[in-house]
Amino acid sequence: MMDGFLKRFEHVLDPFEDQGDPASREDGANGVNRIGHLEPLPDTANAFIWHFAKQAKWPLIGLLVIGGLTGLIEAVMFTGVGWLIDAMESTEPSQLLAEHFWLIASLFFVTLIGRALVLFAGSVLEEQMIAPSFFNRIRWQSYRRVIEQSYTFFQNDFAGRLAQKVQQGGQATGDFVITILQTFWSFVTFVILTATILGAIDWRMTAVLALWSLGYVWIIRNILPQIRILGRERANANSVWTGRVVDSFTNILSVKLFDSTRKEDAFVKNGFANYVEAVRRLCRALTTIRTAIAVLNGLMMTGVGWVAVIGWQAGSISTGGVAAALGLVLRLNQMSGWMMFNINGLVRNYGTIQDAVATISPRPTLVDKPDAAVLSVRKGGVSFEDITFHYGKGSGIIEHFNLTIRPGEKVGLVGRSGAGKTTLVNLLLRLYDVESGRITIDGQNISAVTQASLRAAIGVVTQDTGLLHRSIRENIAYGRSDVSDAEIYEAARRANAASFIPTLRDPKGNAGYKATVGERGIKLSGGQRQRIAIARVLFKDAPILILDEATSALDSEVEAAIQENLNVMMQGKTVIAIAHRLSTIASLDRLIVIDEGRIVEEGRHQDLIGKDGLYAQLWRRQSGGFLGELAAEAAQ
Ligand SMILES: Nc1ncnc2c1ncn2[C@@H]1O[C@H](COP(=O)(O)OP(=O)(O)OP(=O)(O)O)[C@@H](O)[C@H]1O
Repeated sequence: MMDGFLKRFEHVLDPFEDQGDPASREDGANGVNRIGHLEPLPDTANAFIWHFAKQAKWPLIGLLVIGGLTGLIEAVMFTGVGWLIDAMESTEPSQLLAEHFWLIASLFFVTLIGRALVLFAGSVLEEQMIAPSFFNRIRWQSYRRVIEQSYTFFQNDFAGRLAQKVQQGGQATGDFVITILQTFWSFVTFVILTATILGAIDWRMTAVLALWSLGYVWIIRNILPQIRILGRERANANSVWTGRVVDSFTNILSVKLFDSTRKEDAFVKNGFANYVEAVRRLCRALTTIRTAIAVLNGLMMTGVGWVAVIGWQAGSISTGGVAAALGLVLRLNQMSGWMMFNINGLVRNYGTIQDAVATISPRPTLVDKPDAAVLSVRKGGVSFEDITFHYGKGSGIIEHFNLTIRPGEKVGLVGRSGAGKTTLVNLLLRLYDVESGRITIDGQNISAVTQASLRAAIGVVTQDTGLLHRSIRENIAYGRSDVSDAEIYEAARRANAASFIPTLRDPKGNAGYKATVGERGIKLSGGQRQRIAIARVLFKDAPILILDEATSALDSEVEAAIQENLNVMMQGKTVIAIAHRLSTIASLDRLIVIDEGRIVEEGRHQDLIGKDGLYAQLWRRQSGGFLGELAAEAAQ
């Protein structure tokens, strides 16, 4: 029953709310999916916190009210104890209830019902309304912006680090807001009320409290920052030694082959020793701050106690007043240590938000135009028109490159390693924007159409296609939803993968097409992975095909078996193939020989052999094998 009741509050905030849901990125029935049109998230920590706080305005205002009430109830309870003692002192025991009914009833109500209600409301606000929805809304909105970033963005960072920023950004922002509105605010309310109540008993007590507050602020401003610095040093030392361990574990084969475990031990121990030293420094500072607070609180309690006793002796303070004052300061003593811990958490969370914002908030650099149309491929003609591109380096790579590929033509890109072949196909896929010139497909500039429609029109098999940590079936059908088993089997058969897939079994016992691939799943050989990638592209059936070393990981037998299916797959499509093993592309309609980002020769295989240029040199060096270093030297 309680569960059902609490569930009602979970829907106050929708964790998946954003500027439109993912479906609304699509522009109605024609399904235009435009990248880069989500409002970026604010790029400073304050604005980021505020941006999300506004989205949860009412629950957070509720939290503020509850935070204040929590402080108030604490103060009322201690003051009530004072009133009760005074009432007891001045009344016959048998008359206590009759004479002080309202006082006792009120204390009873506040302690039993009011306090429980406030705590319950606070819990519901925090645990049901805010924690699951608010935290995760921040993560969801962050994730959606990060995934829209360019390929370069992901190449320049660690995937794990990016995921961590999305995860931690939500956690830190949520924790920060809750700590400020609930914990910090209830503490401040309690301190203000205590100061007021003590002032009503004896102004000197308030003076003691004021001095205590100054001391507390001094500690926060002077000692706490050192803790922060030492905490960061400890975190850095921690990542150094764990980084060393991860490096050794990742490269375990090298460690084992070179029998370097002892050396690794020493290397890791050295990092670990630095970490231990950093922990010790931090712990010394923690003891210092805890002692400082203990002394300060001791002074505050004895100060207020002293005033209470002399006031009582002088008759200006009642016994109940003494009890209330001592109760309040004892509680304050308890709260202040806990508050210091929270303030430290606040500062740490703020730093985490600053880090997360730097990763999450930059605008994506490669976006669709607001009016980007859907690419319409009628024939599949591709044209590189005077393009220049240097990976932002100023010069080199691709300079004023021109190439027109007729619809349905099959061209091979040939050249030494580093000549710029992969760069050209990446530009066609718009993984990077050209610096000048333009690339068109059937006359449409690829930068004027949506990236989604561009990439939907191109099937790519690369040397090392990454498979997602999902089932084989999901990997083959990746990007499509309504697919039948029969279609999947057919694609696998044509990619020559149907023979090995049924024999697979992952550690969880899933077999065949249901087996999971990836780090914790089954391990496939390079050739097996490549065949899955080919099945995926066969399945996609796009009008333009890019084969970048698509069969390099296969043995000649499997390659020959697939080649037939590849030839069938290539029918009616425009194909750009890259291969170092020239025999695999020699039969294509036209070979384009590239050197230092320029076309140096082009034509059919026989013509190029006849020309006795770079291609002929590369071909001679091959002797049926790969183009190696020798070929590169020979070609210079
Ligand atoms: N992300 C990148 N940032 C900067 N420079 C890059 C990047 N990727 C490639 N390059 C540089 O661009 C040049 C062309 O590389 P590219 O990968 O296009 O060559 P390639 O002809 O495909 O070579 P290979 O046959 O070895 O795959 C190389 O000099 C390479 O160092």
